Amino acid sequence: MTRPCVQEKLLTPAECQRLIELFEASSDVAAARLAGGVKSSIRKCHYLWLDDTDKTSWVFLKLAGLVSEVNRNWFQFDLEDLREGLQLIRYDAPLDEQSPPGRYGAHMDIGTTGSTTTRKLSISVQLSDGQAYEGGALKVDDEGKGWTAPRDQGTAVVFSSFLQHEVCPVTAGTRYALVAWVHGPAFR
Ligand SMILES: O=C(O)CCC(=O)C(=O)O
Ligand SMILES: [Fe+2]
Repeated sequence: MTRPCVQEKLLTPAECQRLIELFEASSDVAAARLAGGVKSSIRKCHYLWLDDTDKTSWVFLKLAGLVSEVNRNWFQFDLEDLREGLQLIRYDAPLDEQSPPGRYGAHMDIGTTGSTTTRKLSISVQLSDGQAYEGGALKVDDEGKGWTAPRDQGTAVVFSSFLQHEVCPVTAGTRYALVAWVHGPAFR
């Protein structure tokens, strides 16, 4: 089964807020304008890598539980671990007419270099309240049709890393997401 899978309420609103606060309190947030991947695409966002530490182990545990459940019931892929850590992302609406909106153009998460080559499952958790922003939909290719992820805060979507997907331009407010990739031996 390679269609996207939805897990509602993976995180509580308080847990989402905790991650947003961690992001805002960090001095390691980086700005992205371009990303690689199989197709290089426009990526306008700010992101922060999270390692598994005393402060973050709770969210790694939640994701590990999610992965084992959806993989048993849905994907049945040969998987190993979350290897790269987790990423918190913030997409902002444009500040003025000249500035570009936060977005991530159509791409696949499996790449040809470095750690992206072994990505098998992609996870995205909506950290923002769906009313807190406009635009910003996560769309995943599902057998040639566009599938739009639910916007509910705390909802996780899991999809094969070889599916093309995009984050539409954010036209108002701010969207935060938590993303992670599960790695494993090459598809064969
Ligand atoms: O923001 C999201 O929900 C997905 C981000 C994404 O596709 C990525 O970081 O590869
Ligand atoms: Fe992606």
